[in-house]
Amino acid sequence: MKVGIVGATGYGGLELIRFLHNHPAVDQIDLFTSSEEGVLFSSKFGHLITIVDTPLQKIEYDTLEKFDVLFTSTPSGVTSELLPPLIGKGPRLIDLSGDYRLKNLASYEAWYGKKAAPSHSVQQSVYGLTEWNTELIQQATLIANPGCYPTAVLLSLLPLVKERLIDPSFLVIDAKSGISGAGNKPSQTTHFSEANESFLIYKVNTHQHIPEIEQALSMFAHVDTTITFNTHLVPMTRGILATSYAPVMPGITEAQLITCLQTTYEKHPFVRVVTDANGLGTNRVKGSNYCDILVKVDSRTNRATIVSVIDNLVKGAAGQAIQNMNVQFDLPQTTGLDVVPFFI
Ligand SMILES: NC(=O)C1=CN([C@@H]2O[C@H](COP(=O)(O)OP(=O)(O)OC[C@H]3O[C@@H](n4cnc5c(N)ncnc54)[C@H](OP(=O)(O)O)[C@@H]3O)[C@@H](O)[C@H]2O)C=CC1
Ligand SMILES: CC(=O)N[C@@H](CCC(=O)OP(=O)(O)O)C(=O)O
Repeated sequence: MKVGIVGATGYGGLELIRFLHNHPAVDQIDLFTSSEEGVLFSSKFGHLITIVDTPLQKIEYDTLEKFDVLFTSTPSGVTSELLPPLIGKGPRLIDLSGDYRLKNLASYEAWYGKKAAPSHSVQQSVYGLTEWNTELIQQATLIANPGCYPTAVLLSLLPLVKERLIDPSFLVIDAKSGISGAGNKPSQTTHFSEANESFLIYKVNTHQHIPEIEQALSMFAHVDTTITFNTHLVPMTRGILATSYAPVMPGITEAQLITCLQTTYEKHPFVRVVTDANGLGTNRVKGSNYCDILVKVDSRTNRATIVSVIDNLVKGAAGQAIQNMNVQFDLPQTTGLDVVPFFI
């Protein structure tokens, strides 16, 4: 397969390169830039990545059309303009940004503060939550890869909401992310001096992933509800830990919740249901495409605590994007992604 990556020098792009470089079905990887045309990748990243020594190419349609797969790992507001002319022109398009996830254009514009992509393009996009949308992903010309937080949250909540085991009317979600989630451009809150030895809440009740999670609860669990979702910045590079709280439906036990998760994901290699809360942390999945999920019921309050951990750059971005590519080309979903987490 010939693959192109737009946004190759960003964190999502680097992770796409890390995995695609060893992907057995990929024999060419071209890298594209909007600002550093002609720069050799190795000169930008030095000896660290001398194995990838292709020049960064200018983004031009007649070049982009020639790929089997084109990954776009760019800030929101870029692919809404870049991709429409490419839809159906040849390459399978897999977009890591949020530009094609929300079907309601007004909602995208309200939550992202950006102009929405054309309606006909948004309607053609398929939401790339692999374990929940495999059939549509297989045929899709444009995949909207999920956001990092929604990936962790939805994998843990969708089975329990769909089977009506927890009450979706009172979903409270508390999510924590490493700093790489913000991308490779430091800001006032993400640069070392302010992020290190601090634990910050941000976008209180205003995160752009709120409509994405609510849309997916409706799409896959057939529940129309509103959620309380808040995000926090943790002084670590990688990782997302999402903790969700919900009332358990009357008569439902912790064992039933665990069995529901295990049954849902028994054939899905990257989602692991754990039963021991001790040591469930982001280092269990760091650098890998795994999502580890734990559910505990507090018998005093009859509320469930549902914990989900992923690597924001892998299962939350590049890994899930490649998992979707594997589905599209009838490859085992683990192809090129079968790595052991870093742990330390
Ligand atoms: N970081 C994460 O954990 C996750 C990020 N995402 C989403 O994935 C996308 C990429 O994220 P991430 O890699 O972290 O972001 P980065 O900021 O690290 O990288 C963005 C890349 O986009 C390129 N770029 C910037 N502006 C333009 C433009 N106008 N046209 C084309 N390319 C442009 C830049 O490279 P150059 O200047 O060379 O063009 C840069 O390499 C974002 O939409 C993000 O929200 C989704 C899930 C998780
Ligand atoms: C730590 C941090 O800043 N994380 C980013 C996640 C970016 C992302 O995945 O969001 P979209 O793809 O929907 O733009 C955030 O909270 O906005």
